[in-house]
Amino acid sequence: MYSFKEIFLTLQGEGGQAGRVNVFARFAGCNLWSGREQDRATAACTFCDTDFVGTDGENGGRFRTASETVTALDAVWGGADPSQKAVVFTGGEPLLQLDADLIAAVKAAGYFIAVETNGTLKVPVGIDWICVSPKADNRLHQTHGQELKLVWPQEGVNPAEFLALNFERYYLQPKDDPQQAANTQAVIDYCLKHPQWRMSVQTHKLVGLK
Ligand SMILES: C[S@@+](CC[C@H](N)C(=O)[O-])C[C@H]1O[C@@H](n2cnc3c(N)ncnc32)[C@H](O)[C@@H]1O
Ligand SMILES: Nc1nc2[nH]cc(C(=O)O)c2c(=O)[nH]1
Ligand code: SF4
Ligand SMILES: [Mg+2]
Repeated sequence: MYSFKEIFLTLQGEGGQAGRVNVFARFAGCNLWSGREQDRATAACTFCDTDFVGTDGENGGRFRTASETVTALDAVWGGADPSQKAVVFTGGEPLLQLDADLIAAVKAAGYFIAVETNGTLKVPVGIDWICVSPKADNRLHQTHGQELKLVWPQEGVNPAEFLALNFERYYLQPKDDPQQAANTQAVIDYCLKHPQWRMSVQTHKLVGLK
């Protein structure tokens, strides 16, 4: 059984695949926050910009099998060129539910598979694009991938400590909160002085995409 908050078609807004059309499959639930506002201040991750509670979003639901899930993804992809099929598994925390069965079925249906994860759980084999976004002092178990995308600034986190890991690219993404303008300036200043880091702007929010 796989539980999704929502499944929708949009352009990837963030990181090294920004601009690419993808089915976004947002799993319900996260291991670092209940999703309830009253728990936010005491959660292991406190700045989440996403509602991942329940299955009541656009095309959300509980799918009994991997094959039912693929049918739902294909319905959202629609009739566009199937050779370009691409899906981002996000959440919530996708690695609580994404398993070998679902990866195999989605791959067999022709998708390029990306995940957005907080890195506290290992990514199963078969993923084409791994984006790890570390959260404060939560221990990272996924230490390699295509990109590490750190939301910045985060109290007590020094970006330099991640450069020893095995990622192809390193991004700082301004934290979207009431101090967003200052956060964006902090990212710009950091990237100007530390060239291994690139800025990731949440472009979907700028142009009114989901
Ligand atoms: C909602 S999370 C879901 C995937 C996974 N749980 C994770 O944290 O990577 C998707 C992406 O949004 C980023 N994100 C969450 N809240 C944000 C915020 N307030 N500002 C900027 N990026 C944020 C996360 O760091 C992650 O890269
Ligand atoms: N357009 C768009 N791009 C995204 N990249 C990562 C997202 C996420 O919430 O995981 C996201 C999202 O929610 N929307
Ligand atoms: S780990 Fe990801 S989904 Fe979970 S609360 Fe943090 S940003 Fe949101
Ligand atoms: Mg998002």
